[in-house]
Amino acid sequence: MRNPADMVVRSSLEEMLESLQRRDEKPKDVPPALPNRPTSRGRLPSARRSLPVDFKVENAMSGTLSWSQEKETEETEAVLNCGIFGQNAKVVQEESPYAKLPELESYEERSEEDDVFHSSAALSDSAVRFNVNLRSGESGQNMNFVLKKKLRVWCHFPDTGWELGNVQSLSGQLANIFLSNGKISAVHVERLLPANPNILDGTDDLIQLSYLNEPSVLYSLKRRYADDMIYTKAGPVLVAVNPLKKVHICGSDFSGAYQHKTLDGPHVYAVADAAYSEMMRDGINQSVIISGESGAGKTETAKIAMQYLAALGGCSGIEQRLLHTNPILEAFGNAKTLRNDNASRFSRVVQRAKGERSYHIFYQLCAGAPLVLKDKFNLKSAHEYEYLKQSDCISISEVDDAQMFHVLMEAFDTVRICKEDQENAFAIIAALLWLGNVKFEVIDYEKHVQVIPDDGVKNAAKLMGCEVDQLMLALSTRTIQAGVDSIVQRLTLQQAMDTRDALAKSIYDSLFEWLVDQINISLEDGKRRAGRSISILDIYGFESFHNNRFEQFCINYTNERLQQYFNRHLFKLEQEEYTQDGIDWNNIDFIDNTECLNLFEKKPLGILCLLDEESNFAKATDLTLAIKFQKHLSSNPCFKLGMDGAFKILHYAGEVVYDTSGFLEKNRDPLYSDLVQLLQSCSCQLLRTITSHILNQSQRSTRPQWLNGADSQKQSVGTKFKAQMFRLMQRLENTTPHFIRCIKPNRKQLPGMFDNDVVLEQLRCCGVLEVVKISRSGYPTRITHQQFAERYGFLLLDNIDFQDPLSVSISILHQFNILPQMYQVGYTKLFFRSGQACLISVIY
Ligand SMILES: Nc1ncnc2c1ncn2[C@@H]1O[C@H](COP(=O)(O)OP(=O)(O)OP(=O)(O)O)[C@@H](O)[C@H]1O
Repeated sequence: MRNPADMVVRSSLEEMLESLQRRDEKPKDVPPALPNRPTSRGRLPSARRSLPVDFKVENAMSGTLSWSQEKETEETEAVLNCGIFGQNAKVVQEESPYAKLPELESYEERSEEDDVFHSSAALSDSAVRFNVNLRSGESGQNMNFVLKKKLRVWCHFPDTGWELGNVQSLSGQLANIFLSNGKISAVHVERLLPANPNILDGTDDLIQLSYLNEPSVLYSLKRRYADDMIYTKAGPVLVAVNPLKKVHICGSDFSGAYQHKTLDGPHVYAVADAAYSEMMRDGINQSVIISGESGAGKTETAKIAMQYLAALGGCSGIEQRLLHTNPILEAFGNAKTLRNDNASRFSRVVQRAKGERSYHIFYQLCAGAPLVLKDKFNLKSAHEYEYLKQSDCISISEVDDAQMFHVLMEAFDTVRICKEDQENAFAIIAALLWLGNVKFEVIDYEKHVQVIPDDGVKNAAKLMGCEVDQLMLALSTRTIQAGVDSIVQRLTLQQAMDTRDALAKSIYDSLFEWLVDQINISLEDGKRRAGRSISILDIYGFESFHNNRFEQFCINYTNERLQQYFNRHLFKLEQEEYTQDGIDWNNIDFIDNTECLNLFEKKPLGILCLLDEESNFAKATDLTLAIKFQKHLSSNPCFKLGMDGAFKILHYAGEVVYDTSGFLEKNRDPLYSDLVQLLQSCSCQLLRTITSHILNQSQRSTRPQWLNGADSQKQSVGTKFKAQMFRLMQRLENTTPHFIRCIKPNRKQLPGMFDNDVVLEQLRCCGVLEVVKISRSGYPTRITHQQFAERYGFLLLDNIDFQDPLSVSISILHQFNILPQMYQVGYTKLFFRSGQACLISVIY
């Protein structure tokens, strides 16, 4: 979908490329046409910072700089030594998932002294929250030009938002605008922004827009969306607007066309293809990072990317297995929420909001299990289970749970999970359903309870493979160690219900982890063969409900971390690299969410630490937690105390009010040793296998005195979650990222409805305009002088044997009359404008 007009525009770089192609035996692909770009930002090699006199590119490459300017040497050495370009010494000292840590386990087991060191470094970091006015993208000069030439403009009306019109006349500060609805309106010039010429309507890369402002970006996406063109490039990011209906842009015809390069327009296939090509070319692991709000289309996008990669591999054996992991992961990891019928979710086995469902597998099993299994598990319909019926939502419209169960069984077979394990996994799911039906009765004045010996506990015990009496005892009492003696204490009703629910959650978590392990084992073959990987990250999306609890807190923390990763790669590292290599560059501001992350992660006074601290007090309540937050966090601009123990966090994607009730209990999530022992004595082999790690943790655990007996988990849920987040970020850091930003077109989940405000809010939150600005004026293609000289040096007529790589590079650029606005010369690298990537592809 290349613009034919552009194909005749050729740069001298392309001409040089052509001479290389003639030299190469096998000609490479025709280079893409250069995009239009403003010439005003073209520069000659920077005069702002001169190259150090004794600077040697070779030395820089090996990490031992000989540099006379001491300060710069320190910074650059830190950068080169840590292996992550753009990371300066200050960043390394913070507690950061990007700092190179020897082993992940060592992060989790780091001593408190280490933590203090990290937190003090974090405290010294003066994170700045930039306020970006996205409307300020245009210069006054542009506007004057548009007014003078009576061109198309965007007019902002307080009630209706942006409307398109043509300037008719100007009188003082008022412009008469002929609006697209046929009316003429007098509008103050301050409420006008230049609109792009018709020819750019529906452009497939926002970088092409002559005028980059909010209404223009919105209009482009909307135009395309109306024609079912849901993908648009925003420089290096693919924007995907959820169609909420079937659109015919996927399937084998399309994927084949992308593989054979007969189609090259923006598409998830193009992103997956780029990841694959770069992996093969550079030998570096890649990642496709898919982000967006809940219901924005991340999971569907991830599936499309996986389908493409599977098709590249020929769709046999390992690829088939890869595709069949989806129904398994979705059955056990997805659930219906208020925003999305198939949301990837965080633990919700025992509790959820009205109108939402638990994980699909519970309903699928009840609806679709064959009779023999139904008999064996004594399975009833989903309506009969407390864990399922509590939220008044059993079915999803247009979803056949029974049929999905059959799809799941097929997937299990393809992924090679043996029949015995399959049946045992279903037995565990049934056991959890029965566990939810376990009831208690109060037996004394102190409200102690015993388990009612009905179907609930009997079926649960049978399916777990333990004695009914043992399970009843473990759910209603707790053994406390007092020196050498042990005392058995009866639980109160609340304690007993929490114990039952904690058991159900632990078993489900363990089962899910085990399934993921089985899938990884099944895919291991492919990994061993290739030695390289493409990770596709689809994570639960940002949520803001009327009532937000610990689950939303964890989900939104994850999204905040992911946003930081996005910012870091697309804004921070990119711009730092320009500055550190000494090229001329005016920084582009972006909304930095460091302050919000500090609010979560800072030690010792971030939310997660304070929550852990309070979780260790026996007498702590939701109210004491709220008071503690208020005392320590009120100076953070992202934190506000709400009413009745609630608190607000100003996230990058908007303000969310959290209800502290249940935070302490969910963070502790204790599994008492009686239950751990019970699990290990069960005759169900799979149950013993999947929960063995709980016993191992329990043996290493040190818990506060008052939680004596509740020693199964070394870390709180929040802290474990944070460690997982850091582990994920570290993994991603070792890949070349490709970003896809999913956008929800409206909040009603309706197809064909493009709500400007809803879309704009998401574009603002993720900084799409800034990404486009950076790519339009930035230098996405870069190559070291060394590599450039080695590759192209032969083209020079002079003898270059005794010249340094920098001089050779510059001579090549001059000999081929490369336009100065197309590149800048840095200390160690050449930086090329977008559209010059073809050159690099030939070099590697
Ligand atoms: N490319 C697409 N084509 C058709 N429908 C889509 C597409 N992408 C998303 N949808 C629709 O939108 C719904 C929500 O998408 P999806 O589950 O991928 O969202 P998500 O961003 O992963 O949400 P969460 O963060 O809650 O898991 C899907 O169930 C589907 O109906």
